[in-house]
Amino acid sequence: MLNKKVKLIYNPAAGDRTFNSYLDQFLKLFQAAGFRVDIYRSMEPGDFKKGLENIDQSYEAIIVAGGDGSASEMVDLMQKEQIDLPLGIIPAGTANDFASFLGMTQNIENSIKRILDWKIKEIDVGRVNKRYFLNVCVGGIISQIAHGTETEMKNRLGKVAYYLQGLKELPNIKSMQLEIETSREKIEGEFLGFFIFNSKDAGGFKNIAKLASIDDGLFDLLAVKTGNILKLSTAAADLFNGKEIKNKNLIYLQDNYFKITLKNSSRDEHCDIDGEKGPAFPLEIELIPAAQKVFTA
Ligand SMILES: Nc1ncnc2c1ncn2[C@@H]1O[C@H](COP(=O)(O)OP(=O)(O)OP(=O)(O)O)[C@@H](O)[C@H]1O
Repeated sequence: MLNKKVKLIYNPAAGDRTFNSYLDQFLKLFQAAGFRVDIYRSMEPGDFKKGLENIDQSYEAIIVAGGDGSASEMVDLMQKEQIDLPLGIIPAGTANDFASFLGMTQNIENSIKRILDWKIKEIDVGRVNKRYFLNVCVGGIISQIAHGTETEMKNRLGKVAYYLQGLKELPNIKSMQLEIETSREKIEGEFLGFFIFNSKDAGGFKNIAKLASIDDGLFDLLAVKTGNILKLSTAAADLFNGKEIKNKNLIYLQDNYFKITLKNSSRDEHCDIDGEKGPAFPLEIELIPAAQKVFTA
């Protein structure tokens, strides 16, 4: 008897747009495990909310198929509407940083099976101004690169597109005068940008924020001060290779609160959250501990 119920919400435009070819497999595996599946196809950007309209306690879980943007939007909605159900993330996007961090492989069938193993973990989520996020909040050059990467190009080339776009943007790096306030200190200076990590992975790179943990009640901030680009690239390469950071222009801090203000600038500067455009400065970034239940491998 199908006496348990799950909701599947999928983004048909994520990644290489092939998730729809796994729908039959999804139904087969979930029905065999005793679940009735209620499916919602997101019709356009911003449509996930409709998929959650009839959610109540009769559901056991919500499963989203899409990339980091889809997972992030779903967490934002679930937090705002106080839907206390576990969220499964099927990596049907391009980078899928967060799903792979949770142990979901790029293989969709395996990820469906991992969710059916029903291993649930409570993780921290971030909130920047009014927007909740899962993985990372980025400001400065790095977000200029992410926003500049055309969707079509990202879909065709995947992660390589980020790097190509990054190379193209290098001569146009605009630094920004920032005040970074934590719960303990205030730093002011000229920065190229910053990352605030909740988990260890971002932008398709593994283990950038080595100390970050998804359930330690802390964010990890990596801020890049304006400096010699060559030295910074070497330091960044070390960082991406998991080596220790030895550059005075790279700042690494852990805290559960950051306020980041753009000084002396009339630029309409936005941050980037989980790979999508986020709120405008000033940014007030808070960590909400153990706020979201997710399926892990
Ligand atoms: N039917 C749809 N058509 C087009 N865009 C959609 C649709 N449904 C949702 N979206 C939008 O797609 C964006 C998210 O894409 P998502 O991040 O999931 O995939 P991706 O960019 O391929 O993967 P990743 O972020 O992992 O690289 C969101 O902005 C969301 O609003």
